[in-house]
Amino acid sequence: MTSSVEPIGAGDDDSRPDGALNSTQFDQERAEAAIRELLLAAGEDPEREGLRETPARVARAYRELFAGLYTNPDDVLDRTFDEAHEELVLVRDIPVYSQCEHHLLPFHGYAHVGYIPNEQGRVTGLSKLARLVDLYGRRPQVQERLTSQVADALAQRLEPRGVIVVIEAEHLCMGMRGVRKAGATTTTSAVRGIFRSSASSRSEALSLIRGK
Ligand SMILES: Nc1nc2c(ncn2[C@@H]2O[C@H](COP(=O)(O)OP(=O)(O)OP(=O)(O)O)[C@@H](O)[C@H]2O)c(=O)[nH]1
Ligand SMILES: [Zn+2]
Repeated sequence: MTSSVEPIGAGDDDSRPDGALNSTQFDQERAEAAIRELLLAAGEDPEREGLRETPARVARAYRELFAGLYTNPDDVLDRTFDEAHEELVLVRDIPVYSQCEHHLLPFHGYAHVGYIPNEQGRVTGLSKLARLVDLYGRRPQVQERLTSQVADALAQRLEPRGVIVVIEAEHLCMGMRGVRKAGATTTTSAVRGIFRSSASSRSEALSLIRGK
């Protein structure tokens, strides 16, 4: 890949905020009351044995599923180091679980995250790329925003020459209800820096993502 492109990073026209962190913590009590109301709305008896613990259980589950609302991406990418490597770093097939903000139903699949370090060779631990996907996935989301947020977080903190993020996912709101097209998958991509300006860099990364 060529090396004549300036590093990208904070201040880029296409950089977007990470999404404000919630200042409060998850309100377990309120979530429990809401789940109880939902059961009542469905005509269920929240006092019957099988459901008695359900509001508390579901609230705990959502606290976990929305944990990314309370986690700062700076804490994930707190450690970067310089390594003499100016070529592509790509982590493929990172499992991603999130939930669409329209129906609060899961979407899940795989994320592929790659970047080309800047001239200082600023890199981060490979696991941090997966942690970023996890963090942004654990919020009410749309797949497009999830994809961009991962790309922008890396662009801002590593100031790399380029970032590419591809997510392939199946949305249960399209499978188990509504249009009922189980198995349909959605692919989204976000490219920054050299991957946006150079078609050959982009297609090289995309073929590595596809495993060719
Ligand atoms: N662009 C985008 N759309 C999504 C995502 N997750 C769910 N959706 C869509 O959000 C849309 C919400 O559409 P609405 O018409 O408001 O809701 P709805 O009546 O439940 O829609 P149907 O799912 O078509 O029954 C649906 O088309 C979903 O497929 C996502 O990550 N990105
Ligand atoms: Zn949905």
